[in-house]
Formats: sequence, C-alpha cells, structure tokens
Amino acid sequence: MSTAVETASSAVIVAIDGPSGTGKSSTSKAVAAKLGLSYLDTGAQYRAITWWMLNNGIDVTSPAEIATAAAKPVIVSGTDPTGPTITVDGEDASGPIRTQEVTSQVSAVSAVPEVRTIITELQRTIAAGARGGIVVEGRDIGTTVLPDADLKIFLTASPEARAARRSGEVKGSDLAATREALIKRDAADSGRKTSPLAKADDAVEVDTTELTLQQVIECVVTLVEEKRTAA
Ligand SMILES: Nc1ncnc2c1ncn2[C@@H]1O[C@H](COP(=O)(O)OP(=O)(O)O)[C@@H](O)[C@H]1O
Ligand SMILES: Nc1ccn([C@@H]2O[C@H](COP(=O)(O)OP(=O)(O)O)[C@@H](O)[C@H]2O)c(=O)n1
Repeated sequence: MSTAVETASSAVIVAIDGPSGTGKSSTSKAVAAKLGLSYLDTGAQYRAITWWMLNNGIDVTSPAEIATAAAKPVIVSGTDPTGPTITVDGEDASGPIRTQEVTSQVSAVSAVPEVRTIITELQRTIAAGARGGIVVEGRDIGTTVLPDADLKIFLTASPEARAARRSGEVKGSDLAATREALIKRDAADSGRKTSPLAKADDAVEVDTTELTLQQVIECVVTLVEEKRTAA
C-alpha cells in the first residue's frame, strides 16, 4: 500500500515530532497560522479515543478490549490553526481530553496497533484534503504517517525544561511529579512496538532548551520557506 499523500503542487506538508513539552503544538499552530497552512494535532486524536474508551467502560489495561472497540468512536478534527477543534461522536472533546486521567492512560491506548491503524488512516485523509498544505504534529508523523513530508522537524529539550514548561501550565502543579510523569510517558511512547516516538533519518533536529518559543517558530518558518523556494 502506498503511503504517499497527494496534495496540490503548491501545498507543503510539514511533519513536527518530538516528546512532550518540546513545543510541538505551540510551534505548529503559529507556523501554520503565519504561512496560511492547516494544522493537525494528532496527540489530540489519541487523547480523544482514550477519552471515549474511558467513558464507555473499556478496560484500558486490556489491549484486546481496546482493539475490539477501536473503530467505534467517530473522531473529527478541525484544522484551523487559530481555532483547532476536536469532537467525538459529535461532542466537543477539547476540554476533557486534557484531564490528568486521559494523560495517564493515553500511552497505553495509543500503543495498540488497531488504534494506530485507524488513527493513522484518518490523519492521512486529513493531510490529503488540506489543499493549501498542512503542519501535522505528533510522535510518528515523519517516520510512519507522512514519510514523504516536504519538511520534517524533530523538536527536543531537556527533561527539566520540558517539565518546567508543562507545570507552568497548571496552577499549583508539582514540578518533580510532572517531570516523572513526563519521563514515564516518553519511555512508553518511545518503547512501544508499533510506530514509536522516533526521529526520522531525514528530520531536522531542533533543541529548544535554550530557545524562546518565538525563536523556534522563526526557525521553522525559515526552514519551510527554504523548502518552498527550492521546490
Ligand atoms: N521554546 C520554548 N520556551 C519556553 N516555553 C515554551 C517553548 N516552547 C513551548 N513552550 C511552552 O511550553 C508549554 C508546552 O508547549 P507545547 O507546544 O504544548 O508542547 P508539546 O506540544 O510538544 O507538548 C506551553 O505552555 C508553551 O507555551
Ligand atoms: N502521533 C502521535 C501523537 C500522539 N501520540 C500519543 O498521544 C499522547 C498524547 O500526545 P500529545 O501530543 O497530546 O501529548 P503532549 O505532549 O502534548 O502532552 C502521546 O503521549 C502518545 O502516547 C502518539 O502515539 N502518536
């Protein structure tokens, strides 16, 4: 089966991967908005299917139960970078997918091959439909979902910087606990058999530890513009 996603010739496909707290969502949204591209948060889709499983009595410690239910929820992602949306069976899921409960279970659900097959297909369909081009962010976009992307970026940052950024988002959160949870999720995402978090061989690695968000955005915008000029 071909994995190539066909878009209009002027459309650019950008894949942004990396672990939690490296700045994927903030960077991808800003780059897409600046360049008039669509935006897809693939982590939100894995969170959405996890939320549905938890709401529907699926035992998320059972890969067999998860696999059997994987095709049931209807997940729809809105790709406007200035107001991305996500619904599950028509219900707005943008708030509930960010709870601690979903965050702690999402790696187990996303490791199940049947879940990845369904969500990957959905992601390729959305990318193919983005006539003006798209920025897609996640863990396996450059390696598996869109291996023919025009530009692949792999964002990194030290665990300390990432934990500080994440706990800065939640009032009263414990920095050490946030760091532990983040490292645990990274290990699960990097260690799973099917499509683990990994840098594609042809991805540009950007260490954001010492960079401001603005600097990371400018760096990625420049890389996209260079690709467009070269095309
Ligand atoms: N380079 C950076 N410097 C400081 N804070 C950043 C930087 N990049 C992102 N952030 C902040 O860190 C938090 C996590 O960023 P986010 O884009 O959600 O990361 P990811 O999608 O990789 O998990 C957000 O609050 C964001 O504003
Ligand atoms: N392409 C992707 C994107 C996310 N995921 C899974 O979804 C989870 C949540 O992704 P996210 O991007 O919302 O995570 P944050 O780092 O933003 O908290 C990850 O920890 C992975 O388990 C994945 O498996 N593949």
